[in-house]
Amino acid sequence: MQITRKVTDDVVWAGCNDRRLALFENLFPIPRGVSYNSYVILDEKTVLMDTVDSGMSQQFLENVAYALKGRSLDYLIVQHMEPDHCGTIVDIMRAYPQAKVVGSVKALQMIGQFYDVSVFDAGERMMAVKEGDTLTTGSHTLHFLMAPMVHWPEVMVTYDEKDKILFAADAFGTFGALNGKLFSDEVDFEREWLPDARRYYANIVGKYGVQVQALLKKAATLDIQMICPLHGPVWRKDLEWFIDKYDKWSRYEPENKAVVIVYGSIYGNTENAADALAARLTEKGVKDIKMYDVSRTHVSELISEIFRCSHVVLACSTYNGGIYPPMADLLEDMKALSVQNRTVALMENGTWAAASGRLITAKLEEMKNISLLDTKISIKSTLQNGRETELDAFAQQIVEEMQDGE
Ligand SMILES: Cc1cc2nc3c(=O)[nH]c(=O)nc-3n(C[C@H](O)[C@H](O)[C@H](O)COP(=O)(O)O)c2cc1C
Repeated sequence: MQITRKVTDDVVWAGCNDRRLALFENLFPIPRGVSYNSYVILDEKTVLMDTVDSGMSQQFLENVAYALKGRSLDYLIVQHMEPDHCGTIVDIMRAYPQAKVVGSVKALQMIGQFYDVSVFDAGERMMAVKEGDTLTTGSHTLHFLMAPMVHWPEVMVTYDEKDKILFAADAFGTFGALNGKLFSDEVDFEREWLPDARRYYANIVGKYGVQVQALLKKAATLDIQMICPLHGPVWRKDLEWFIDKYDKWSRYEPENKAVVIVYGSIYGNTENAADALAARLTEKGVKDIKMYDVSRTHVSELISEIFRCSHVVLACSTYNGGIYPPMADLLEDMKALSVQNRTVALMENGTWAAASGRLITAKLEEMKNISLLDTKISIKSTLQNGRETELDAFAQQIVEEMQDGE
């Protein structure tokens, strides 16, 4: 059975929902699944905006054929060459022998790297476009805007002048399968989707804040009434709200005045100290506090929370003279994803020679604009009764830091 949704009078969603994939990019858990969005434009000429993962080819071909209402396909626009979007290019080119592929020079090169393009007579059927080029299909004129490194080098986005749609490639995408609901205003996005949208952004696009800012500047010159991303809901209402999130994330600005406490604890004593700190912070009026066990929480969740929160507490045991390994992994990821502009407080533990505080400090110094609290809590095995005043002063310093920016 075909599954399509009408986007506008001329545009149809013909993508697929993948609820079987456990790890996106073989890396990120996606318990809510993911959608691969693809859109058919019905005009004098017909257009398909991107394809889907090869695992969904049967459903996809059925959706596209239905959306085309028996017509043939004139253009396949390839905005992004990651296989979750280009996995069905060859099937489409075989099914629609007169279709031409449109993409950036780099995207067209990549098609040949991934697939045997001889099966669809590559040279004749490929059309390279560059920044500012347009394609008129009848009443629609499509403008191509290059968006390199959002989040691959070949990426472009497409603006449809008639329906004022930004086809945004992986920008504005999110994990999560669409359960019949295509538009963000058909779901409670902030409650049900925002955590996964943030996790998607921070972990997949997070490193490329500068490039996202460049794309946002280009987008600001256009009259955009709808955003059609390659994953997750389509935006036709409250676009500014979501664009503002992207703006914040790509400037590495925290979304919330909040404390995220990530603890790495082998036997529970460092966790106990982190818990005691959380209680003090709550007593001092901090409302938004989240605690995560670094050993049990996927690093993508931690990165997402660090993108959200203004203040980060890292509480960590020393392990064989080093940083407890999952905490070391988190720090590597923070650096790789260019985490910036955060205030960090440290709690370290060591039974004979605590080193985690010093080593974590060195890692944080490799990142940009991380302001480290000048005091840290150093624990010998367990936080003993009698250190309440010190813990209280530590909590107070975090609270004052939080009030500073207000
Ligand atoms: C395998 C292993 C290696 C450790 N290495 C060190 C170390 O190099 N230096 C140190 O001071 N403590 C070391 N510890 C002790 C821990 O840092 C920590 O003090 C202890 O586990 C209590 O805290 P926890 O209950 O939060 O794990 C080690 C513990 C384990 C299990």
